[in-house]
Amino acid sequence: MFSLFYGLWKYLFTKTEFHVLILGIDKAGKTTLLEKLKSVYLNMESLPHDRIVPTVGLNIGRIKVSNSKLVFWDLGGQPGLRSIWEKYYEEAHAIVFVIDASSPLRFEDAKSALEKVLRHEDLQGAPLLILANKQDLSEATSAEELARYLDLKKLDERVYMFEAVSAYDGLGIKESVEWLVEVMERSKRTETLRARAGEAGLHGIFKGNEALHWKWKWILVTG
Ligand SMILES: Nc1nc2c(ncn2[C@@H]2O[C@H](COP(=O)(O)OP(=O)(O)OP(=O)(O)O)[C@@H](O)[C@H]2O)c(=O)[nH]1
Ligand SMILES: [Mg+2]
Repeated sequence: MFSLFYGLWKYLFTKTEFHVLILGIDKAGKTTLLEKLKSVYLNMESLPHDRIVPTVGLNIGRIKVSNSKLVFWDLGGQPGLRSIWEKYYEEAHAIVFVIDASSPLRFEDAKSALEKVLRHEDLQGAPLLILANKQDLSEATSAEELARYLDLKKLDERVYMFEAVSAYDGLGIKESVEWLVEVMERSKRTETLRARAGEAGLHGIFKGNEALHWKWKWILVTG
């Protein structure tokens, strides 16, 4: 009985955990950015830059911003690893797409990778934050110029923003996170994911107790 009420209490009152997927082609600076996020929001030392190796698996970072919990998933961007990205789409509340703004020769690759992401139906309605990274370098392209270059056609109704950042010195990091929290809190996609998680949660609570399941359904229906 205790576990039933604990389960219900958790379902009704636990704060949403937002899942943010960090994507982008290899060497864009995703893992360095994740390290910077952790150092800014958890007050911890980042890994030294030269200790960050190309990502093969998944790096996870959890932070709390005011009343929200954010879980960042950072995946590898090498061509052979990009097919793994879509395994995470269904559960993602938002996408952060990181671009090395100092490497124009790689913009075309970044653009086609991003367009492929945006075409995927599992990401429908997911807010998109495009980061023009490495702004600490003098040759870096500005966020506005990058937006012009990418000239994305598949944005449709999607909520999106371009932001100039540096994963080295932290430029634009707080603005990016604040924007993400704001849009995820009021996005329709969050509502959909919440409803889906709620159904799964209730199903888990009542699993194996058919009588209680129907009783609870009856309470929900009749108020
Ligand atoms: N100057 C500068 N260099 C950066 C910045 N962010 C990342 N780098 C460098 O860019 C290179 C790639 O960084 P990573 O964080 O490993 O890139 P990644 O996108 O995670 O790469 P994959 O894991 O292979 O997909 C490293 O040499 C970093 O030190 C930045 O803001 N400024
Ligand atoms: Mg990485």
